[in-house]
Amino acid sequence: MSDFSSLKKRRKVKETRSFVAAGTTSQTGTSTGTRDVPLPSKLDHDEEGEPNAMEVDSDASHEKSRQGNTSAITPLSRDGLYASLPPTLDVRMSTGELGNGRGIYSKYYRKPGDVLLSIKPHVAALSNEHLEEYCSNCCAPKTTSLRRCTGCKLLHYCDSKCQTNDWSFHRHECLAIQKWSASASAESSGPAHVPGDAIRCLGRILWRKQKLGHESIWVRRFGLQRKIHNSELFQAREIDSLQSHRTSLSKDPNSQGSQVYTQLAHAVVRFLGLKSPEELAEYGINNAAELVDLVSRFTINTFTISTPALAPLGACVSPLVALINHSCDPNAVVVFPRASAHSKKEDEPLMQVIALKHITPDEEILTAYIDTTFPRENRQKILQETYHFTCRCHLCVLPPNHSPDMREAIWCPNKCGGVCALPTEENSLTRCNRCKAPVKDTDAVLDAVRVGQEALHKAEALQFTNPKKSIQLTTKLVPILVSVGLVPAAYPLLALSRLCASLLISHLLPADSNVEEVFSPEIQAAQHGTPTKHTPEEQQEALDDAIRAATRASSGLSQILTEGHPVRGVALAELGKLLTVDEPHPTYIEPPIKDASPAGTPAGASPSPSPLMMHSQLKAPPYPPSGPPRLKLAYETLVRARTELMIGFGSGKNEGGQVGQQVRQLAVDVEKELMVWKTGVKNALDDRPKPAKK
Ligand SMILES: C[S@@+](CC[C@H](N)C(=O)[O-])C[C@H]1O[C@@H](n2cnc3c(N)ncnc32)[C@H](O)[C@@H]1O
Repeated sequence: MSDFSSLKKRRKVKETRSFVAAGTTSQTGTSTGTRDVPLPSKLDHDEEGEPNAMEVDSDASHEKSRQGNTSAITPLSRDGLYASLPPTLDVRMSTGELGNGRGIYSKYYRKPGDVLLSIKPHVAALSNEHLEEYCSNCCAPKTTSLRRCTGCKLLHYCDSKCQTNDWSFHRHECLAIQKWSASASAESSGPAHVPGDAIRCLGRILWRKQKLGHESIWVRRFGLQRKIHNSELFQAREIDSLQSHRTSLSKDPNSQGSQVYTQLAHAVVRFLGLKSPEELAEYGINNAAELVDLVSRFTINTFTISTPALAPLGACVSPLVALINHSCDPNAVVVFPRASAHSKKEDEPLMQVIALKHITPDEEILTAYIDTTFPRENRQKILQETYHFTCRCHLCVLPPNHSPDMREAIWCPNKCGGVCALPTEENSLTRCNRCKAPVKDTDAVLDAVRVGQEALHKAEALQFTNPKKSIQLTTKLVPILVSVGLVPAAYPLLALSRLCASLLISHLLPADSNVEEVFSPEIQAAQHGTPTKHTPEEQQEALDDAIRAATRASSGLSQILTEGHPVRGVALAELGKLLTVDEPHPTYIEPPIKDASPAGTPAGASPSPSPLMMHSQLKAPPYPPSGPPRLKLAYETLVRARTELMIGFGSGKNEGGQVGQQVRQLAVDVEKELMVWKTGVKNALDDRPKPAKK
């Protein structure tokens, strides 16, 4: 149940893997394609006896040719960085007009839920707000207490083993943090007292570079095999092998992106305590351009470490996983499932790439770098600004006469079950894809979408400082967007519904009943001040509102994300858990037993209608249901959640990760409760006075 505590944190998810938020990067950046990617020489291939590139007859390259893609796909030698790839995967280089540089390809057929790659990130840093709650070595959450570093008094660890394991990094970092904090205190307008996670992560990368130097295991592998050149040594160091987009930025040094890079570069130099740029040489950085390169590599190739329930915790770098290219409709996903049966504590945080779809031999593994619930234009903008490329996946390059993408759709005005593309300012003409009925009042739709977008931005900005206002905005706008016909997955309805659901859950009124037990102290602490006592009816209303919002969010996600996507699985798990919360004021009344007069009802008189009975006379049943039907719905939702989590967080030993395992246990408990209820009803029926025999 404690996973609810992660909801508030999850609202902070940028869902882009990048450190630099989309809005803070260059507005003008253009893709540099694959110019910066170091290509292993032909000699390497021959020496290693790898198959000749052009002999590979991959389905993936056929697929690209069918689409008119002129790219050629060449396997790369499994040397250096690539040597640690499992034998089931390959690194290949896709060049040409539509090439996307190096990428990871599957050599075999894989099914949804298969773990494709498990790896501990090279470096990781928790974000500032999590330093006291999570171990800085293994990223485990605090259970009882964590040990604080006596030097910097900032980082915390599970135990002395975790502290020792992190010491090779923290040795340098500890002093740097102390110096940073001291100088920040001295300068009133100076930097924040604690360096951010991006700065600490970059610091760790540089200390690692300094330590490994020419001793990098990959360098030694190269060195043993043949005489090496300095340039190869440089390439062999993991971080240097990552893609950089420095040249795109340098085209416009005044762009916001360039400025962010420059600021980060300055902050890192300050963090390392360097006096002159020459001192960077011992970290393998010889000039300013190389420093910007490092920052660019970091920005493009960084992952967000998340809890098993997808709440963001910090940043990490894994050069191998960073080789995976992007698609807005990915066939794989990167997660940190903390599947206890599978992972050892010393391997945590264990980063896993999991198949979301069936993957055929020679197919490229593709993950999403950004939140794919956004519409095409927003996705393209973020990808261009942060990653400097134009996505050409099938969602970005829709074929002519395609059916509308549910991210940008409204229901048919004739309610035939079909959908129409969301009208735009440029093209307000839109028809149902099924019955061809035109949408008449497109202005009302356009206005609602515009107001919805504004409210979303405001609600996002206010969610931590003024959550009540944020709840008001989201709850007000959702029905407006629904009334003009937006489908649950459409933008901004889905984004508002998700935000609304997470805010309502975080601010559920603590009830006298077990709501208090279900929601963690963090959730309760999120409510400012002493909670006012609310009536059971108000508590029930708040719980039901949260369930309705979570249902809307979950159905929107199901319209656009692949079955088994972890975001879908976690949303369903949250809904299932909410449905299991004891109702503070249930509206359920036992349905009357047909052949017996209800107690206290005079024979012949009709009983006063119960809320349930009143509702049952209406067409749509009340939602959420109350009493045992609610418990039954909770059970079904948890079972569905478990099926999806078994894909998104890995099947087999992973068992759907930590959340999948918790959901399974909850489903078992609910099933038992349902059995008790059924037995109770059966006993009550058996105990009824039997009608006298005639
Ligand atoms: C994390 S790296 C992925 C590995 C990269 N291809 C390489 O060779 O190192 C991200 C960069 O790869 C390229 N990339 C990733 N996905 C792409 C796509 N779908 N289309 C074009 N370029 C892509 C972009 O240059 C992007 O900035």
